[in-house]
Amino acid sequence: MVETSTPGATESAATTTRAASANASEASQSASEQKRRKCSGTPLEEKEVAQGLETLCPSWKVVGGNLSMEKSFVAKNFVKAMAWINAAAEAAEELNHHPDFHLTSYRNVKVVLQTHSAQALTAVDLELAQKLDAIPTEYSPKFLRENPHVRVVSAAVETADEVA
Ligand SMILES: C[C@H](O)[C@H](O)[C@H]1CNC2=NC(N)=NC(=O)C2=N1
Repeated sequence: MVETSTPGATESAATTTRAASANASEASQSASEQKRRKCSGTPLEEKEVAQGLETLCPSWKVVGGNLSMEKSFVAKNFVKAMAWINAAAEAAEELNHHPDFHLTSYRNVKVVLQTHSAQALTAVDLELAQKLDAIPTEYSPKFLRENPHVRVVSAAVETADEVA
């Protein structure tokens, strides 16, 4: 049987493939560009940070002259502390925005946020802080007594869990 191919068919198929792969690489470039832009956001003014903090757990405080923010808590035990840190790591990875974690005396957790590429606080720090506040944990009873506000945050999360 004589093979017949329409003249130019292979060329147009190759062009289509090239165009498709160009679009795909453009799409992936813009996605990683978006990620990079998100992480290298514009430094927030002090009043913007203050406004952002109003929507967050009161444990957050700005340190280093508006250049980073941190919150600390005492978990019930080492396993609860590590579980929280690992859940926080998942949230950070999803945003491609990574805090500094400090775990001392087996259950004292401190998380520090800053946008390294901007050497300042940016919107993505506030976004991640909000997600970290939503991660439930069990606190040391003494810490809860001294910081009843965290119960409200965790209670809100528990309620949400109950409803969901
Ligand atoms: C290449 C990668 O997207 C960047 O290095 C991300 C990774 N995680 C990050 N995390 C934080 N906190 N700040 C950044 O600027 C940052 N940049």
